[in-house]
Amino acid sequence: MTQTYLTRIGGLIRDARRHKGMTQNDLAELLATSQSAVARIEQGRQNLSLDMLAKIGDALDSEFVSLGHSGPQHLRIVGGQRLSGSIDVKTSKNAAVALLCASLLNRGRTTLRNLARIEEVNRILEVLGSLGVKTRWLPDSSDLEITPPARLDLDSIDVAAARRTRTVIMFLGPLLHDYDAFELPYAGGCDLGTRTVEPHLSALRAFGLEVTATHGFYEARSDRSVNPQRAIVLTERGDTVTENVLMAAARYEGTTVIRNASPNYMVQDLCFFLEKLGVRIDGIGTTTLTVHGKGVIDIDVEYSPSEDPIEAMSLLAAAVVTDSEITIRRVPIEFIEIELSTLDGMGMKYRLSDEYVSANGKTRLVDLTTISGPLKAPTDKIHPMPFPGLNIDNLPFFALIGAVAEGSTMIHDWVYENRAIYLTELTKVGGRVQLLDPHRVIVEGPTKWRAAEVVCPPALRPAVVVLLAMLAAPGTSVLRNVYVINRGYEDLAERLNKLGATIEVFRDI
Ligand SMILES: CC(=O)N[C@H]1[C@@H](OP(=O)(O)OP(=O)(O)OC[C@H]2O[C@@H](n3ccc(=O)[nH]c3=O)[C@H](O)[C@@H]2O)O[C@H](CO)[C@@H](O)[C@@H]1O
Ligand SMILES: C=C(OP(=O)(O)O)C(=O)O
Repeated sequence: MTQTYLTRIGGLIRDARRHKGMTQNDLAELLATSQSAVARIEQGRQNLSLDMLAKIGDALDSEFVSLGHSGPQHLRIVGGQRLSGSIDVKTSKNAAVALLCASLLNRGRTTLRNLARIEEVNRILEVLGSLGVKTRWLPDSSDLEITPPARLDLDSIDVAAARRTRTVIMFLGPLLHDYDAFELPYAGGCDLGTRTVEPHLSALRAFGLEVTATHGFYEARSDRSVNPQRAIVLTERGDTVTENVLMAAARYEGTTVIRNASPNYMVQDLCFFLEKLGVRIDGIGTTTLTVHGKGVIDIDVEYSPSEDPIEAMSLLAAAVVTDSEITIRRVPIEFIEIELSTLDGMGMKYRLSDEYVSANGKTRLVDLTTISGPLKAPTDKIHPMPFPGLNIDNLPFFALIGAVAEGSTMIHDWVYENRAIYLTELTKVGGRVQLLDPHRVIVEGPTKWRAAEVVCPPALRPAVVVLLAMLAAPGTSVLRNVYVINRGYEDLAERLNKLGATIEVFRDI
């Protein structure tokens, strides 16, 4: 950070503190630092990490953090270094978004412990705030307290924030219980090509929800006299569609059977949370869920979502591409077993600790230590499947790992229209990636990575894949517009730096 920038930030922090009627000592206490450190910050004499800036923003409840919106965020990466040490996997984006939506089912206060502090969550908090839901991060933690109002102010929905996530579609399930007619903006999110909402709409029809799509909004009408008459059979085994139906079933005072349900990690987390709300669910972790709902849910509850298997895979890929030995702690092993089996076939070596249990009391975790060594391309193509298959979101990491392995790796992303295309971005850093058709790429390895300046592709996992390749590329690379990465990863650059990477976060100001 330049001196002028630090001085400007310091001045803003001082003004915000005074505005709140706080002394430097008061602020120091909230930041767990000293009064003299606060004085240095305010005078622009102290380098500030993004983490510290975020903490100060929280403590002062202040708009000055909107400085962060002054320009897109970029990363400067000095690559070619090995990583070492240990890193904890954080809780998942996908459980976080489901749980935030599910908190709308509860009239009481919901506390979500150790929630991922990522941009996707921030957008949903903006949407919830615009509806009148009170949310606050508890001091010195990533615990979020959520208190809904008696009635949501649906007319005031923050449309801009809602359009930046796909999650808004998951408001349908919770809202249909209490609102006869409402509008939600079209779901957005990563640009992965068209993603259908039809399975959501047809499944929720069983609860009397009719949705028409008009001028950028879903217009929903709910007839609460309509209840599921038979098992709801999902046309695809999707994660968010299963969650939407679970949330509809949670407050239907009868029994709902959901078939072809996704048993994936985020769905399991949602089920465990619903159980805490008093909803009984049989078949958790299978493709048939039987839900015994409750008409009214009014309970103060807390829940700790589980660790993110996709982040675990990302860190594993970071170790492979930099040929490093690191320990990845808190890996939700059940949700990454097929990935590990595939890596076994490629000759990867690693050690696993004994299993222990996540804070949700259910999910099995291990610590995984990577062992460096050569890899060979897999014999067969790598393709994803709904759980328990190789996770759809983990597929892009196999393009990176394939680029390190000796031979040709075929990646078949049958799921998303656009995602395989973004994997060709790896060619900018020296990858030999050939697009066979919109769904298939062939990656030739091993790769001599080279530093480059790249703008993030508009998709989370392919963007992370480019970042990780840059870690391996000797020299200085620049990755521009990393919002898409921050959508799903908390402080990724800082955390990789703790493993020995050299990544600087900077902005255009
Ligand atoms: C917030 C969240 O939890 N997001 C995850 C969720 O999104 P989400 O549940 O929204 O995924 P979608 O419903 O968009 O499904 C992804 C794509 O897979 C296709 N499809 C899916 C299942 C199936 O049995 N057949 C089929 O064809 C869909 O048509 C779609 O094109 O699941 C995706 C697929 O695991 C993940 O990439 C997302 O990270
Ligand atoms: C595609 C993804 O997520 P989302 O459903 O949030 O777009 C992802 O996590 O890679």
